[in-house]
Amino acid sequence: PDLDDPTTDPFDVASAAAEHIAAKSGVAGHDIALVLGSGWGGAAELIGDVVAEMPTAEIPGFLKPAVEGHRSTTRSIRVERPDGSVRHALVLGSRTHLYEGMGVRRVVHGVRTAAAAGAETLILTNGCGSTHIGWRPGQPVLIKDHLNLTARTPLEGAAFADMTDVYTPGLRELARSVDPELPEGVYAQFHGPQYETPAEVKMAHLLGADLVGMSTALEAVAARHCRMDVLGISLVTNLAAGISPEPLSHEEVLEAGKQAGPRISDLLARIVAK
Ligand SMILES: Nc1nc2[nH]c(I)nc2c(=O)[nH]1
Repeated sequence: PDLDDPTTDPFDVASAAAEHIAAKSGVAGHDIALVLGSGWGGAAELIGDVVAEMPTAEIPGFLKPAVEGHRSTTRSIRVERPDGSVRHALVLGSRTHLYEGMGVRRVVHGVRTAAAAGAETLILTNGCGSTHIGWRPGQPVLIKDHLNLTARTPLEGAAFADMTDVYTPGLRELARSVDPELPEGVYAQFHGPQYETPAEVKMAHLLGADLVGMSTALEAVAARHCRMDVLGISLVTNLAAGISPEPLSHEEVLEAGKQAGPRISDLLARIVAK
C-alpha cells in the first residue's frame, strides 16, 4: 500500500510496518518508542541491548534514503529495569521532516508505526534553537507544550483529537525525578528548512515559545491521536536568530550537539529505565 495514494488508509501502512518489525525483530510488541533527533544519536546503545536491527528503508511506508550514505537502521532494544522487569524499546531509525516535502503522512508514519507495534509511550527528541539567551547550546529542555506554526496537521477528516496535556505530565515528572535541574519550555514548530528571521524568533517568543524547531509538534499530535503518552525533550544547539549578535552557523549547531551527546544520552537512558 502506498502512503502517497490518497485512497490508502495510512493506518493500514502503519500496521504493515509494525508486522514487518515484529517479524524481523522477533519481538511481538514494543512498549515504548523513541525518535532520536540531532545530538541524540548516541542514546540507543545506552538504553539497553540491541536485540535486532533492520534497514529502515525496508519497512513498509518508510522512504529510501535520499543519499545512499544515509542508510538508517531501526532497532529493537531490550531494556532491563531496576526491578528486573523487561521492556522492549523501538528506536526509529529515521525522521522525515516536513520541509522535505514528502507530505505530512510520512512525517508521522514512524509514530503511527510505533503505536501499531504496541507502544504506549513515545519519546520525541530534537535539536532546536532557543529564544532565551540563558538557555545555551547543550542545554536539554523538557517540552511542556507546543505551538504548531506549520499550518499543517497529520490528522485527516473529523479527527477532533483533544490536545490538553499532549506532553504527558507524569512523564515530565519522571524525567525531572531523574534530573531535577531540567527546565521546561514551549516548543514552536516552523515549516523550515530555512531558520527563522530575527523578527520570526521575536514573534515566537511573544507568542510564548521558548524553543524553535522544524519537527516534533506534528509527531506529537499524531501520537496523541493514537492515544500514546508523549515525552518531548529538546536539545538547545543554538541561540535562535537575533538572540545573539553572531549569525547562525550549521557547524556550530552540529558541534553543540556532539558536545552534549554523552550527557543527554545518559539522561535519556536513565529516563527509559525508570
Ligand atoms: N527552526 C529551527 N530549527 C532548528 N533546528 C536547530 I538544530 N536549530 C534550529 C533553529 O534555530 N530554528
